[in-house]
Amino acid sequence: MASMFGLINRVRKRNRSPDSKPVKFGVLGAAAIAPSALITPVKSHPEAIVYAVAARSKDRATAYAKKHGIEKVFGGPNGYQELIDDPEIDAIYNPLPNGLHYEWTMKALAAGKHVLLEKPAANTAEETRKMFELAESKGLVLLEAFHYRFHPAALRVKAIIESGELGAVKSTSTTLAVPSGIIKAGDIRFDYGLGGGALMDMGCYTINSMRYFAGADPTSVLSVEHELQAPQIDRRTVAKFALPGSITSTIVCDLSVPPTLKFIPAIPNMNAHIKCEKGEIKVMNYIMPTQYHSITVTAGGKSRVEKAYTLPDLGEPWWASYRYQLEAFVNKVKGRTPHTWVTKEDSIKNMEVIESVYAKVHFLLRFYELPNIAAEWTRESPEI
Ligand SMILES: NC(=O)C1=CN([C@@H]2O[C@H](COP(=O)(O)OP(=O)(O)OC[C@H]3O[C@@H](n4cnc5c(N)ncnc54)[C@H](OP(=O)(O)O)[C@@H]3O)[C@@H](O)[C@H]2O)C=CC1
Ligand SMILES: O=C1OC[C@@H](O)[C@H](O)[C@H]1O
Repeated sequence: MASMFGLINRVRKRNRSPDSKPVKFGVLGAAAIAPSALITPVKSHPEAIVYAVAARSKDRATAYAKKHGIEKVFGGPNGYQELIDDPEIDAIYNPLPNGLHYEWTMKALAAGKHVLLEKPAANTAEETRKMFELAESKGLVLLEAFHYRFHPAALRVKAIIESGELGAVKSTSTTLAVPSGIIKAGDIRFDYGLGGGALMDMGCYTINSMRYFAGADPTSVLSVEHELQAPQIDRRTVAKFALPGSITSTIVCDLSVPPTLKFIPAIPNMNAHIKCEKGEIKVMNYIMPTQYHSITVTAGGKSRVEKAYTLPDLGEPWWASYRYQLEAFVNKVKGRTPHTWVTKEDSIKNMEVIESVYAKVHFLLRFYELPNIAAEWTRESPEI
């Protein structure tokens, strides 16, 4: 019955006459994430359309377009650029492998398109800075798609922390770890050349949420532990940070948690734990809160459990984090104030922290040329 109401609601919203011309999106690549992150959310947004898709193979693009009801198709070696150059398109969704984010976002911005860019923004902080500078210089919207930040659950956790009810934050722990077998061999996440690795993929969320919940950025990387999937590819990374105000934070990211006793499958862990002076908050599933989440607040020996699926004046209980994110993105493109945002500075800082963790561990070094690896292994934490 609930799903019937949801359907009616979606159809009603779809038919509502838009107050302005819809934002027309073009999607770069027939990516697995695009249906969840954009194609489905657009269906309930009266001011957004997924108009075109490009894939390296035209057949693949055609099949994808047919499956998802997308009007226009581009394919072949120039397909991505042709999509970007299509004058009908207002905004590009970039869910290419991480290592291609920078190149194609720069091309899209150069062509005058707004960009919804998948996380992590790029390979490096420098690339991230350049993308945002270009966007700013052209008056275009660029957003790194940290979708969880747009969902009421994350906003509620932040509000509890900022209310002062629990006092100052003392430590945070943010985890994103999935059982082995979900991410298959050959996946872009295990490919160094495409910007793979646990810290880049899941770790970028754990670092982002650490910074968001702590309300501060790390001053140093205290330690890094890792397990490698392949040379230069971390399957698992655990890092500890010092933050201002004597806050200590731990992040854990794992692309393939082995089964317990070699046969009991691991349980996905998407939890955050924020300890404060006068209490603590445990968040179950801060990343995909639409499916299920709980916010357990403990103070003075008492606990309460909260859930947050809507905002006072925005959203429906079935809205995914991606749908809230789309709402904000479209509002920004339309010159309206979004309910929240992930800023340029936030995205650049997130990449700086990712870089600082890789830089701490010599053989995970990404994009650095080091004259003396042994010295690097023992060097002081880089200043962030
Ligand atoms: N926001 C979220 O919740 C999530 C975000 N992501 C992010 O989205 C991005 C894509 O992830 P995902 O959809 O899982 O990945 P996929 O592998 O499904 O999609 C990547 C797309 O990149 C294109 N591509 C272009 N060049 C290459 C290349 N050399 N090798 C491989 N693919 C190439 C392919 O397009 P083509 O069709 O043209 O061949 C493919 O469709 C990543 O940045 C990831 O971090 C991923 C999952 C969840
Ligand atoms: O963005 C993501 O979120 C969910 C994860 O399972 C996935 O690997 C990652 O790319």
